[in-house]
Amino acid sequence: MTATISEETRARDEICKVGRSLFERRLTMGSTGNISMRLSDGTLLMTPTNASLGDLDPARLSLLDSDGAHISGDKPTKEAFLHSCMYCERNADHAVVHLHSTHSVAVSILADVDPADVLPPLTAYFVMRVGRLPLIPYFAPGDRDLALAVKKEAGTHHAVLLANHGPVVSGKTLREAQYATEELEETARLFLMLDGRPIRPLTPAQADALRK
Ligand SMILES: O=C(CO)COP(=O)(O)O
Ligand SMILES: [Zn+2]
Repeated sequence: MTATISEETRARDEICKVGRSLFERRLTMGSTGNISMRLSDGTLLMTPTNASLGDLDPARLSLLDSDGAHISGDKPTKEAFLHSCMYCERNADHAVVHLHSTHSVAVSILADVDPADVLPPLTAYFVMRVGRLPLIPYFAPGDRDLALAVKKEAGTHHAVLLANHGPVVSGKTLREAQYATEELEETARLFLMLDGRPIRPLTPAQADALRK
């Protein structure tokens, strides 16, 4: 199937609109973060490297084929292979968001978290939108080994946290990936706010009931 022009045009507009919204609410700063969408023909539309999510030009987004080769537009994000690895493991997903959202980054630096599941189930929405959140060991941004470490978790998790870096979240739609990334950031903020106080997260039974 070939992606229709209107599908690609709509996706270009949506990436720019969501990027601006995230940037204006300070969910990523400077030229950090990247967004991609997988179109129905398997091609990947991605934000260019060193672009600000607040100021994207729909005509300059990078288009890659399903093998990750650059077809058109500006040079793609240095995390292009990481986005491809997410899609490779997650057939039903069509969007990936990566941000340097401050509270999520702060949690990714804490020494004493469980790397298999970084945040406790503080709220129902965290469990519903994010679920279990593994910590990916530190690799430099754009490192192939970072993408391969994400690939290992992506089959069973749509949200991961890169150590000393930030979240990567996929969704069936860009809206879904966006909302899950925002839920992760707010939960990270709550977690830091509650530091040092006794907390009462959801019980395993309460959390499991939401996962059904
Ligand atoms: O967040 C980033 C790297 O992890 C930003 O990189 P790009 O500007 O190449 O998208
Ligand atoms: Zn990054």
